[in-house]
Amino acid sequence: MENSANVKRKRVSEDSPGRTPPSQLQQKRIKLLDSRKQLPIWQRQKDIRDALRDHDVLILSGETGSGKSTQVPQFLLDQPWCRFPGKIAVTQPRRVAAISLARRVAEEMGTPLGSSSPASKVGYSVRFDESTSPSTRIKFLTEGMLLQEMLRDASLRQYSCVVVDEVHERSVNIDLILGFLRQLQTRRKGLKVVVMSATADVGSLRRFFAARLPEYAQPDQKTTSDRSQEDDALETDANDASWHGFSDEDSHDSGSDIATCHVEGRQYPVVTQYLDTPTEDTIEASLHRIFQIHCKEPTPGDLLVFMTGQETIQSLQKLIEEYALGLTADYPRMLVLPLFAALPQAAQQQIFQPTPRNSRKVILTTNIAETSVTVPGVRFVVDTGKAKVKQFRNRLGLDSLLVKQISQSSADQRKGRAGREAAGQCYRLYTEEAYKSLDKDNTPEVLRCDLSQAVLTMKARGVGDVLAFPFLTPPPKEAMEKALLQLLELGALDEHGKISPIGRKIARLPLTPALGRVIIEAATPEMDCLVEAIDTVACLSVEHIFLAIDTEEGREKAQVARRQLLRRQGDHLTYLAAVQAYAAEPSDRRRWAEDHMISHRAMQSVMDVRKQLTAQCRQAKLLQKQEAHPAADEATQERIVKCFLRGFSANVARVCPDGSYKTFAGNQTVAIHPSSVLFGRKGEAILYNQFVYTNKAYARDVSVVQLRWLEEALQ
Ligand SMILES: Nc1ncnc2c1ncn2[C@@H]1O[C@H](COP(=O)(O)OP(=O)(O)OP(=O)(O)O)[C@@H](O)[C@H]1O
Repeated sequence: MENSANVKRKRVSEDSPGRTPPSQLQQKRIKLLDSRKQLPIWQRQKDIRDALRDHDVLILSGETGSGKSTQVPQFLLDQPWCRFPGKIAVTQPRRVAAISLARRVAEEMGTPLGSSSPASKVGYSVRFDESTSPSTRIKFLTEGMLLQEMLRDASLRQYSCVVVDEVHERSVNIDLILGFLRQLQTRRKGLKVVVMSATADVGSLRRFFAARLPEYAQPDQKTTSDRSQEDDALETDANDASWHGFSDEDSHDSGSDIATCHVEGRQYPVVTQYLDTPTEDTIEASLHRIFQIHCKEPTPGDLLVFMTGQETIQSLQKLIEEYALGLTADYPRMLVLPLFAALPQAAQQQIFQPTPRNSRKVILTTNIAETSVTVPGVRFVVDTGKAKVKQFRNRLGLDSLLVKQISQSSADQRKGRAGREAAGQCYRLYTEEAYKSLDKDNTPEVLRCDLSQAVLTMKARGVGDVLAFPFLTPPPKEAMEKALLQLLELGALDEHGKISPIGRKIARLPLTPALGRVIIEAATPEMDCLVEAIDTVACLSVEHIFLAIDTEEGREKAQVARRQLLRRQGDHLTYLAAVQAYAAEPSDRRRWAEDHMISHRAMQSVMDVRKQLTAQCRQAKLLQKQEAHPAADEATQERIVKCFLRGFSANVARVCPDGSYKTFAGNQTVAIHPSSVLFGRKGEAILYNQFVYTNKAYARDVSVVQLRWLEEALQ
């Protein structure tokens, strides 16, 4: 085997013609090589290479921090089987992980990142942001983006290898990818698949990949924008795959195609501490623990605190900042940084900035920093043991967000964030007994979530009989049927269960089927309000644009500041007015946002998403030179709300004689969320985009609708 350092040296000279002295990139690469060599996985690189030389599938388990995500793609790059077509895809559950891993691996390889140079070998692709170059060899991408790529090229012909990282998370997207790869391997010989996780259930993954699927007589599909031809070819793909879940009996494991490898050990130890008695108030307990660590432990040593969501993070941030004012100058400065999915990318990436001297970063995060993320400087983890998860509510027929206890495997991942650069400590804000009583693993999302997006993805990818799709854990039949029905109602499927032209268009948008349907409806000549719908959908896709206010006085102030934007019809048109006014602001947008008590950061994200969606709608020929209607008149406003009704006809509640609202589906009582402009107001019926359950059931992002519109929408 060629010494990898030599290979790298050779590459350096190729990359730097004229024998220029090693650039800064190369110096960094050489420096990082030493720490790479310390990783437990470094010793196993030969085993990993050999395994993939001899097998098509490798199931790799290894403790958090052993070096899986950063090293495995680099070990494989020079392998003969990887020369053509030559690219390695590495999927990640979240954008923050995909981007930070790409940056780290680019540094380790001494190559520029993403699209910054045509010579860059490492790139990434996340929703609304692709950063690659013609020379990209390793691409980190979110699972959703790989599924999107599969719509364009079902055979993934640019890749020699797909690495599916963090499989233990068991999102719907991971399960779909595993099923597709499983099918693809029966007709694209030589495609290598690596499945990785700290806590992977190796046995069931092994059986999954070993179980025999029917061979498909599969014409080689061409990448084409002509979907109908491709559809026909694809329809043959999975239709015949009679798959009914799998068990030991189903497995035909000859052992020849699948290799397994376990990497022992992590780099640094992490001490775990529990509470002696349980606590109810996690914000209070976190605050207490954060200040205890801050006042006791020397710097450097940053803190990573796992919370449930944007609201709890922002409340805690406010409290920490208030209390920190009371500390004397003897203590280090506290730099509080939030991290949650809806935060714009630039703000997310701030957590990776080096901590200034005599300061301590306190990062308040949701579970998005749970896997694959290494935040340099973090030595302490505080874990509340809770996360907000999506859960399908049968009675309502839709997903809602619930705060739930995490699994042991999530708790271990969280703990693992502390020991990545040095020994660390993890404070669990629950008792040891509570930890022992947690579920061992995450419940696969396919068992608890709305499957309409998954089913649409399958249909768009040519799976005729979705009930026969090879799922690692087959979802309940009723959930699949419900999803099919919902897609039928959206017009995404025809009555024979085949994907319709509308469904195909929706599948290509990076949105849920319901939001995608809104866009398609708005593009029709009768509705003619696509530009406005894009603005509104963009607003619904990011963090809340209105700054949270918790005092009566503040609320009154906000009412005045936002008066120009508030629309009596509800939140959708209010968001639209805000986006249009912000976009039209000629000089100082930051100031405009402050004046209107709106988050400038959120509005910047809205602008990004709006730009991307506009480009995608142009590409899909939905948007042709369409201009916004100047200050959307009454008739346009009505049409916009009707478009939302077309996508969300299942999310309607009618007013009852006592003034409360009851959902049509499930007849549940629901209240308008205090953040809505309709809070405290009544209409015949309301449409809502989100159903959240905190101390009671709330509808969020709400507009008033007329019941006769609902009938029209469903005709
Ligand atoms: N951005 C970074 N900055 C500093 N060090 C890093 C960075 N990314 C990775 N590392 C180092 O590389 C080690 C291995 O990281 P890697 O993500 O490859 O591990 P892993 O086995 O995939 O862990 P996990 O299962 O937790 O994702 C880290 O523990 C850390 O020491």
